[in-house]
Order: sequence, then C-alpha cells, then structure tokens
Amino acid sequence: MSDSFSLRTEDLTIRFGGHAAVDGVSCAFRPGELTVIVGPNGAGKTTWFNLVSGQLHPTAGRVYKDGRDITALSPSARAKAGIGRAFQLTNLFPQLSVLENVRLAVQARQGAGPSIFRRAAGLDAIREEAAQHLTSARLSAVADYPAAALPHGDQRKLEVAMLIAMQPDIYMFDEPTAGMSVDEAPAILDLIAEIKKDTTKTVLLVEHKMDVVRALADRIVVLHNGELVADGAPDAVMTLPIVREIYLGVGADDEEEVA
Ligand SMILES: Nc1ncnc2c1ncn2[C@@H]1O[C@H](COP(=O)(O)OP(=O)(O)OP(=O)(O)O)[C@@H](O)[C@H]1O
Repeated sequence: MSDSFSLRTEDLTIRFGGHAAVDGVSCAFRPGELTVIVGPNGAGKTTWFNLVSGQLHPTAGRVYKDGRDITALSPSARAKAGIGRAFQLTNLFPQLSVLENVRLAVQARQGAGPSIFRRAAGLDAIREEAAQHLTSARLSAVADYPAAALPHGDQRKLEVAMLIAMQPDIYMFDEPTAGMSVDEAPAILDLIAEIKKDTTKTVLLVEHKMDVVRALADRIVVLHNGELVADGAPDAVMTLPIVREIYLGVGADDEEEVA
C-alpha cells in the first residue's frame, strides 16, 4: 500500500494497565511540513513519539512510513527506514572528537563502516561533508574537542548535526531546547528552521514554548489525555475552544509556555 503521506498513525493506542496514554490517535504528515505537537504534561506526546520511533509497541493501531506498515519494526529498523529522532545526548560518542562523531553519522548513512579498504578520496569527501555539517551547526571551532568536553548546549547541537548528517525523511525533536540557556537555544532552532526549508523532509516537534511554536509551526496537533483533540493551522488551532480551555490564561505572552 502506498499513500502521499510520509508518516501516518492509525488508531494508535497504548495502555499501561488500565490507562490509555495514547488513545486512538490517527494523523498523517506530508513532506515539507513542520508539525508541532502540543498538550499539557502527561498528554501522551512523548509516548506517541515512542510509538512512532519504535521504543514502544502499541496495544492497538498501526504506524506507516510512506504507506509501508512499520508497526512491527525495531527502533533501528525504523531509523534505517528514514525515521530520525534526536535523543537527548544518548547518540553521542563522548570520547570521540566532535568531527569524528559527525563523520560516523555520515558513514552510517552511507552504510559504510570504518574500513581500511575505503579509498582515501572517499574518506576525504566524508570528512568534508562532516566539516560542513559542523559549520552549519556553528561547531567548527570545537571540531577537535572530545564530545564529552562540550558544554550541554553544544552537545545538543552536535546531536542535531549528527541527525542531519543521517538525512532521515522524518525528523523528530522532543523539546529540543529543554535545559538550554537563552543564548544556546537559537542555534538549535536555526538548525530546525534550516531542515524545514527542505521540502522533502517531514518535521515533528514536541514543544512547550509558545514563541518557538509560533516561529516554526506550519501545523499544530493537540493531544489531551492521550487523544488527538485538535489538528490544523496554528492560527485556527490556537483559537479553538478546547485549546483555549487546555491553556486557559496561557499563551498571550510570547515568553510564556503553552503548558
Ligand atoms: N512506561 C510507562 N508506564 C506507565 N505509564 C506511563 C509510561 N510512559 C508514560 N506513561 C504515562 O502516560 C501518560 C503520558 O505520558 P507522556 O510522557 O507521553 O506525556 P507528555 O505529553 O509527553 O508529557 P510531558 O509534557 O510531561 O513530557 C502519563 O500519564 C504517563 O504517566
């Protein structure tokens, strides 16, 4: 089966004991679209992400990538299928240099593990591409540092640079600027804005910060008690009674958080 959606979840449900953390969520995403997933704490946003990237398997429902049913695939098989999720620092190789980390991501994409048989020209090209990703992430100055030596904000940027090097079709970010200083956050948001310019990519972003939602969202999906309660263009969704109810008194100020 094939469809025009890069990603689709159909009646996706997971129950923990009697509690449905994600409850019958059906939604579909196209390339060239950045969707922000919002909802109060405990709404099921991260759990829905886990169901899409394969960390959790659903009690019921399906996940489709480009029309292919990937519900039974492992997280690594889903990554190979083009679902790229930024995990907070767990993907880094702390003892390797910043450049080496990105170089390995480029090589992983090419399906080429380190090999003494690789031709020098190929290695140069990989290194050059890795250096370009570092430039985009504004990390060139620390290219030779071990990843472990970077400040937290730079490690998060490195992880996004590695994700970009993998060139997934679907990018998933769960509160990418959480725990970052006001100085550090814009670099990550710029990287996401850059990804969004590529109309072949689908971007999903769980985000609480209203200014980020306003700056980046083409579309907003609202989860509440595990259910999808609203889905549409940002201006329309933010004025819906149910969303105003969820965020009562919140959101008038750009600095405020949605939840
Ligand atoms: N492994 C688990 N076992 C039991 N309950 C779980 C598990 N994972 C999530 N839950 C529950 O599922 C619900 C949804 O949690 P989830 O973390 O997805 O919410 P969220 O919208 O991401 O919230 P937040 O904004 O606080 O991160 C919560 O009630 C949570 O306690």
